[in-house]
Formats: sequence, C-alpha cells, structure tokens
Amino acid sequence: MGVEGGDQELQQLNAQESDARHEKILVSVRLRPLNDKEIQSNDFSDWESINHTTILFKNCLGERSMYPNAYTFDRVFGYDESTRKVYEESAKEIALSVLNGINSSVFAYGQTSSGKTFTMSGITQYAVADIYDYIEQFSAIEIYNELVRDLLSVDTTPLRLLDDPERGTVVEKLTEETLRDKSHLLELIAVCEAQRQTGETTLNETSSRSHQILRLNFVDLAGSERTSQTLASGARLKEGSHINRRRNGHIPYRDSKLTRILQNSLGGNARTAIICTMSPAHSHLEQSRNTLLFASCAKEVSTNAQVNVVMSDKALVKQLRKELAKLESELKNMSMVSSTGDVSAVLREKELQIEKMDNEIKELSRQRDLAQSKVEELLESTRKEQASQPKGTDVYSQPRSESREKIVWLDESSETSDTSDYQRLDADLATSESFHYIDGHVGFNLATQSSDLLANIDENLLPNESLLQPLEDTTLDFTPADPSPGIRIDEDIEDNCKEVRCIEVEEGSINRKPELSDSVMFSPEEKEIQNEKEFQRDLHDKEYIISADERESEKFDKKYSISAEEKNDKESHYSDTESIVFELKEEKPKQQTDAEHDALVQKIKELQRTIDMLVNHNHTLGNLSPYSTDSEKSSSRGSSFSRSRSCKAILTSSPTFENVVIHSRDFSFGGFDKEQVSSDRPKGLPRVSDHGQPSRLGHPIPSIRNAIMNEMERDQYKNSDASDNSSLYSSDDGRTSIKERTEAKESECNESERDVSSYMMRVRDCMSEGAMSTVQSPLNWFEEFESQRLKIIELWHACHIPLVHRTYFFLLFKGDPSDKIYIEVELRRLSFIKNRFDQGQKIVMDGQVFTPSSSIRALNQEREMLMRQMYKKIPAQERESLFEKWGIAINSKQRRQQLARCLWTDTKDMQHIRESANLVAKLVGFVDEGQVPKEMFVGPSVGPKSMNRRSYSWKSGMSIVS
Ligand SMILES: Nc1ncnc2c1ncn2[C@@H]1O[C@H](COP(=O)(O)OP(=O)(O)OP(=O)(O)O)[C@@H](O)[C@H]1O
Repeated sequence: MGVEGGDQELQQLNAQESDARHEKILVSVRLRPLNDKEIQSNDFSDWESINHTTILFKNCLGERSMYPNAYTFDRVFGYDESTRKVYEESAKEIALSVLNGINSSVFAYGQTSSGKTFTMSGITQYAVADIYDYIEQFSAIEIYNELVRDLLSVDTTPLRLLDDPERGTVVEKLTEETLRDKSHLLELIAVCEAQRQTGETTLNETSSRSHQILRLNFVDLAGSERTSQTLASGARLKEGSHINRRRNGHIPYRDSKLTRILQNSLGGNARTAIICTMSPAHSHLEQSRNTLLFASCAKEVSTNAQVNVVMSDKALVKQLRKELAKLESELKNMSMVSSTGDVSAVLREKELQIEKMDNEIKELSRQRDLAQSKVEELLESTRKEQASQPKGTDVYSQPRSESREKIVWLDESSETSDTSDYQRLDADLATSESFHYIDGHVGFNLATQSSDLLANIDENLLPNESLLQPLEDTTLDFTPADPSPGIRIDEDIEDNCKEVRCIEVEEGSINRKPELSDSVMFSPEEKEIQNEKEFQRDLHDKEYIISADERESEKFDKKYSISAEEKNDKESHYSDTESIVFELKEEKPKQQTDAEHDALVQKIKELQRTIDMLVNHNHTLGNLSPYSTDSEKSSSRGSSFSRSRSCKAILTSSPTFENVVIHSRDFSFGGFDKEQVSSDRPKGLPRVSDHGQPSRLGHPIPSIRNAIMNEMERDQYKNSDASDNSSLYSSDDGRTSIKERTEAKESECNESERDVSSYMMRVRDCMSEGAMSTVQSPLNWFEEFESQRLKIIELWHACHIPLVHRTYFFLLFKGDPSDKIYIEVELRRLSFIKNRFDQGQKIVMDGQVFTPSSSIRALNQEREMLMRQMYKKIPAQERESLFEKWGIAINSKQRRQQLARCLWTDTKDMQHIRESANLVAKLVGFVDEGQVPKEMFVGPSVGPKSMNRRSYSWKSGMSIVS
C-alpha cells in the first residue's frame, strides 16, 4: 500500500503555520566548579547561583560597578549540579522537538575551559539516548501484496505477524541495527513522525524522504573570549576568527562553514537552547561578565520554529499543480476583467467619436451645400451686373494717376531696411542662434496658428457688403485747427479714402492681380515668386505723388529722425500697395467677383476635404501634437491640414463671418510668411474670430465685439433721436436697426460659433492631446494667462513691438487653454528681444536689423499711421463726440499722436486697453456693421506695407513702418 494521501499531506502543510512556535531561545547558565589550579592560586569564586534562575556576583559589596550584580535566565545551574540535570531542564525539550518535526539546536557558549565540551558531550549523549528510546516506540511497516516489510530497516526481508497473547497480533521483531546510523536515524524519525500524525501506518517505498531532513544540532562553540585575551595565534586564531565572525544586519551564513551548516537553525526555524558556561574564578571575571551579557542578549531573540512535514513526490507535484492552476486561473480572471474593461471603454470612446464625427460631417455637408448655393448666387449676380452695367460707366474706371493721387496719403509710413545694414548684418542672421531659438519649433506653431486663421478667413471670405454696395457718401471734414502749410484735403480725397477702406478689406482675396490669387493653381513657392515679380514691377512702374497729408507727416518724420533714404524706401514700398489699390479700382467688380468665386470654390473643396478627413479621422486621432517631430508633422500634415480647413469652413459659413473684415491677409505675428507657413508647417489651430462668444471654459471673457455692442446699445438708446448717428447705428436702408440686425446675426453667429468652438475644441483635444495634457485646470490657467498677458504687454512696451502685432495678439488669445503655448512662445520671443535690446544688441530678422531706436521710430510711425486712419474713418459728425468723450481734441496733430500713444502703448492697464480698443473700434467706423473692426489693427490702416507679402510676418512686422 502506497502513500496516496496527498491531500492529507497538503492539509498538514497548511496546518504547518498554525503549528509554528513563536518562542524565545531557552537560555541557561552553568557555573562550573573551580578547578584545582584556580583553587591553588586562590582564585576565588565571584559568582553564585542563588536560585534556579538567578546568578549573583558575590563580591559586589563595597564595589561600585557599572555592571549588574544579578542576572536572571530561564535556568541557572550551580557548580554542583549535574549535566543530567542541565540536559533535563535546559535542553531535553528542545532537543526532542525534532521528534515532532521541528528543527532544534543546542548551543554551548562560553570562554575557554568554562565547561562547554563537558556540558555538551553529556547533553548530546542524553538526547540521542532519548531519541533512540522514542524511536523504538514506533514502527513503520509496509503491507504490499500481503507482504509486511520493516521500513525502518535496511533489511527488506518480509516480517511475520505474530500472535501475542497479551498484545494481540504484532509484527515480528523490528530490527534495531538500522537505528544506529545517526543520519538515517533522524530521517527515519521524521518519516515516522509524519506518518504518525497523519495516521498512516505504512510508507511508500518510493517516498522521497530526502524532501525532509530534520536537524538536531549540538553545537560546541569555540571560546568566546577575545583573541587578544586568549593569546591565540596561528591556526587557533584563524579558527576563532572564523567561528566568531559576525556582522551587523545581514547574517552572512556563507562566510563560515559553521553558520552554513547551522543556517536553518540560526534562521529562526528551529527551537534553540543555549547553555552559557562560565568559570566562577575571579581571574575570569571579565569573560564571565561578557558571557552573561551574551546570555542576556540571546534571551531577547525570538524563534519561529515550524513543524516540518514530509511530503511525497506525488503530494508535492499535486500541490504545485494546484498552486499553478490557481495562479493561472487568477491571472486569467485578471486579464479578462482588465481586457473586458479596456475594450468596452475604448469602444464607448470610439462610438462617441464616431457619433461626433457623423454630426460634424452633416454640419460640414450642410455648409458645403450652403457655400455652393452662394457660389451660384454670386455667379448669377455677377452675370446680371455685367449685363446691366454699360461699358465705360464703371465708377472705378478713373484715370489711374488720379486714383493714385487720392490714395497716396495712406501709403506713407513704410520703409525698407537699410541696404547696407542688410548686407552687413546678413551674417548675423545666419549665425544668430538666439534667433533660431526664438523662431524655433514652438514659434513655428504660433505662426501657424495666426497665419492659418488669416488664411482660413481670408481665402474663404464671402462677399462683403461693403464691397458690393456703393461706397458711402460720407462727407469728411478734415480741417485741422492748425493746419500745416500746404495741407490740402478735398472731398475727393476723402471719398477715395473711404474707398480705400474697401480695398483694405480684401487685400487677401481681391486686392491682388488674378494671377497672384491664392488659387490652388499656384504652389506657395510659385506664389511667392509671383508676388516678388509684382512687387518689383510696381516698384519701377509707379509714380508717387506725395499728398498733403504726407507732406504734413514730414515734420513728424523729422521729429522721429526718419532719413530721406528711409523715406524713399518707404515710399517705394507704398507703391506696391498703391498700384494694387489702383488696379483694384479699375477691375474691382470683375476681379472681386472672381476672387470671391475662387474663394468659395476653394471653400467647397476644403469642406469636402474636411469631410473626407473626418471620415478617416479615427486613423489619425491622437497622433498629432504641437510637439510632434517634423517627420511626424510631415506625415500627418494631411489630417492636420484638414483640421484647419474644417475649422475654416465652419468659420466662413457663419453669416457674421461673411462680413467680418480681416485685413492684411499677409499679416501675421508668428514670424513666418504665410506662404512659407503654408508650405512648411502643419496647419495650426485656427482661432474663432472674436465675436464675444463665451470661451470654452465658460469664462466671461469680454470681447471687443461685445463691448462694442454694449456701448452701441447704450449710445443707440441715448441718441435715438440723433439723426446724425443714423449712419452708425442704423442699417443702410434704415428699416432695420443695427441692433436688431446684429442681434440676429449674433444669434446665428453664436450658434455657428458654438459649433465652431466646440468643434475646434474637440479636434484640438484629439489632435493635441499630448500638448494639452499639461494644461492646468481652467481656473488656474486663466489666472496664469491673465498674469502672463500682463507680462507680455510690459514686454511689448519694453521692446517697442508694433501695435499691429500687439492688437492682433491681444484679440486672438483670450485665455483658451490652447493659447498656452502661444503665450509662452510670445513671452520667450519678447524676452529674447528685450534681452538683446538691454544689452545694446541688434536683432536681425529676415535680413533686417532692429535696434531699440529703430523700433521706437517704427512704433512712432505706426502710431502716426494709426492715428491718421482713425481720424479718416470717423465720420465728421462723429469725431467731435467721440473725441470729446475721451477728452481729446481732435484738431491737433499732437493730440492725435497722444491719443494713439495712449491707446496702445502708454498703459499696462488691461481695462484701459480694452476700453481703448472699444474706442478705436468706434473711431474706425465699422461699428455700424456690428463687426469686430479688425481693420483698425492690421492692414493698410496701420501701414500699407503690411499688405506687402514680403513684410507681413511678425518679424518683419517690426519693419512695417521702420
Ligand atoms: N561542571 C563541571 N564539573 C566538573 N568539571 C568540569 C565542569 N565543567 C568543566 N569541567 C572541567 O573543566 C575543564 C575544561 O572543560 P572544557 O574542556 O569542557 O572546557 P571548554 O569550554 O570546552 O574549553 P574549550 O573552549 O577550550 O574547549 C575540563 O577538564 C572539564 O572536565
């Protein structure tokens, strides 16, 4: 019969822990008697065992010792107590634990000649005898095929069963010889004990007894004294040092063969008894104290001996298999739960995305259809217009020179950089690391966004009412109180200036020759070449007539140290815009219509592209980040581009956006030419134009437009009987108030913009997940944004940044989380410039040199230009009230300059800036459209050169008027 009771074995194993014995080491002290030598030398005894547990230092009277005089242990044996007693009371129980499957150790510790060997030899003898006696009480037999075999004997001869009259049937004498083999003994004992506990009476002969080796260690340590005291040397010293090797913390069992052998016992899984032997002689006092100290320490040690259970191979395998199955099951469950959760979450997310995209596709399709119908309408109206308009009656077909003369006053504040400077500092550009740093990757994104927005809006600009309708017959009353000599401004000039307003609107889409349009037929590079050709042609072909205003500005130029060369450069650049304006006047209806048509066609294409992109959007979601590598950007340009386009499509679909006037298609503050950006960068995230919609975060960001509308509303009611204001506050036909009209528009716009906004947010969140991950909580970010914007304003001021850039930046970034990176870029860029300026260094950008003084000069010119534009835009009847409202006299050039400075540079107060923006919005006279008057910030109202493709970038924005 074999052992198949694996489960029972496992039960034993499981019960093992409960059988663990948590106990202290049994510590005893044994005093040996004085030996003859000690007696002869009158080496009297210091110690006395006063009871079974206490040993006392006898000679403590009159002696003040730092050592304790009495020590208490589990057992203290006097010199007259026998080794048998020591064994019985301090070692037997421990030693015989091995019979219960528990490792045990009995140590003797003490100085040389203290009686360790004397004690341990006796203890070992008694212990072994007891074990033998114990074993004899058990038998281990196997009954197999009716054969009985003594498993405790090497003799495999079957045993016979005897009938004993007193004990009944017994097995024939079990051999005792086998028990003499000590190592075999312990193993057999363990097996027997295991079987006894499980009730088994037989053992499987194949049972692997080697699984369990119980240990009973009798350890007679070397002398505990210090080597210096033992005078030991050579091999003896080596022996002692090995035996007594110790370290703190980790127990280096392998450092000593002794500790290696005793590892199991010393590790805690053994019951342990330590018998500390000591000599009573006074000459050994120190060592005796040390021994007692060691004994005290040993008493603090706890052991955790456990019952060792023998397991058969089968049981072991079975247990391991069970454990394995259990672990596998747990692992499987965990992975199933985990994967199920993940998959369902991902599925939900994907479903949501699909749903959103479906909605977006529907919306975009709707917008595409709308745009398509507008194209048709536009074509139809163009045909009608052409058919109804007699040849030669075009109001724009004025003599070219005349038109030029009338508009030339606008084109005076610009200049090119000094050529020599350009050449001299060209090398600086090439070696300017800081420059590259500033305009590095992050800055690239900034440029991307701004120019993208401009491109989006501009390229898709829908017919503008102001362009299609006859020009307002506004009488301008430009009569300075202290007119400078030679100033001559007549009604024609003013009228034409009004016309310029229209021209300003559409430089991007109509203020171009047909071949220069942003048609899809031209690559960005081709367009740039065309632009350059046009620019050069204009430079050489045009004549320039300095207007009265321009002559007036000469004083100002002198004041700000504008050289004649600069002036010439400036004028030469004006020609660029001038010619365009002129040609526009001649060809406007057709060209405008063509451009609008192109824009609409383009828009439809882009819408379709966006829809296509959205359909495949899942493939690219999450793959883009503003921090993507160039290659990533390159590879993902399509989706990024589409994202931009889709936003643009929505933007342009808004009725209000149709009327939004965005000047200076070419103007950007990002530091990159639009064409360059278009061709080199992934499209950035376009911004929703400023229409005062609530931000995504729900912050009540007051927009310029809202502020304007509020003020308009107040003014309208206040001046409801003021017919003079009707042109401002009423629609052209006078039937619908501007308020109603704008409210209606706003309602539509808001709805559309909400879509735009939410769409952009969603797309941006998807596309820029990585970048957005660092965005703080909305509240924190908005606070940070406010403070950073204040810093930026300070830096603008310190660096004399062009007003146009300030304004545009201010209007574009209003605290949306996605603004973070742009704000940071702006801060870094400005910090760099300020740093350079503070160090008296120049900045070279695009081959142009900027110094603090040139920047100031440029800024002053820009202010001048702004002032002029503002002044001209205001209907005469409005000037007085508006300027009076602000306490500013309008007829003084100096005052106007003050106004410009006040509005844009001489304050760091955000509220003031906002109010100023509102004021300017009115001054420029577009409030009657209910639109954000962006033309006050960019475009020819700031400087005609801003319309020049060569100079629209942020970098060269500094050179607009420098
Ligand atoms: N309890 C005792 N009763 C009588 N004699 C003893 C007793 N203990 C030790 N002795 C005697 O003291 C002498 C030294 O004892 P023992 O050899 O056991 O010391 P030890 O500690 O083992 O020394 P070492 O560390 O050098 O081996 C021996 O002659 C021994 O017989």
